[in-house]
Amino acid sequence: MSPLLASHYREILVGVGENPEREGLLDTPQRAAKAMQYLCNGYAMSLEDVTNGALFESQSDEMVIVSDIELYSLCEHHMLPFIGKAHVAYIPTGRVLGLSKVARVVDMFARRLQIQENLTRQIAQAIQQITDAAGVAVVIEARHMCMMMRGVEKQNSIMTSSVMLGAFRDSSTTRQEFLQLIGRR
Ligand SMILES: Nc1nc2c(ncn2[C@@H]2O[C@H](COP(=O)(O)OP(=O)(O)OP(=O)(O)O)[C@@H](O)[C@H]2O)c(=O)[nH]1
Ligand SMILES: [Zn+2]
Repeated sequence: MSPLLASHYREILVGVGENPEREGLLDTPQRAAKAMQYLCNGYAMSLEDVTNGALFESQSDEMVIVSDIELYSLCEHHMLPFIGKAHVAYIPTGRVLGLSKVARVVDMFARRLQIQENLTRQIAQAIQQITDAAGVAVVIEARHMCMMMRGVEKQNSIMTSSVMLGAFRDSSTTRQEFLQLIGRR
């Protein structure tokens, strides 16, 4: 845990009108710093660490989809959570990625300060880079606390963002098949 970050949280407590000396808040700066470091631990990760070489030779050239990967991120404008699901697909060209690693790649980029569009693109580009796929598709559906708890206070709006690369961009049939399989069509 970073003592510097904890001391900043102590200032935040003062800034919101709290007394950081009251009993319930004595350990809060340390706890909050630890929690925030966890929520931003994606900065310290690299694709090499996260995938750990889990690429396996395979003759399959059929679409692989990992859907409904739960996602917790922080919006870079308000540092409030956005929460949702990611659906990731790719078309292998000789090597497939270990299943859990798809979710680890999602987490690596989600555990940073983000806007949803950039998060979606970073995941797609990383999967492309790792697998050298013939195409990659990523769809993210998320609810933004900065729109729910404050600001316009809309509780039911869901933001959907997508990035289609390669075959998913070039072929509407491939794209439709993906969207159908994740239940979006
Ligand atoms: N496109 C996009 N916008 C986001 C995302 N997360 C938050 N925002 C928006 O970023 C914008 C920041 O707008 P500002 O007017 O600078 O900030 P604000 O006064 O707090 O805005 P309000 O939320 O409208 O009260 C808001 O419209 C947010 O809804 C995201 O992931 N993608
Ligand atoms: Zn926000």
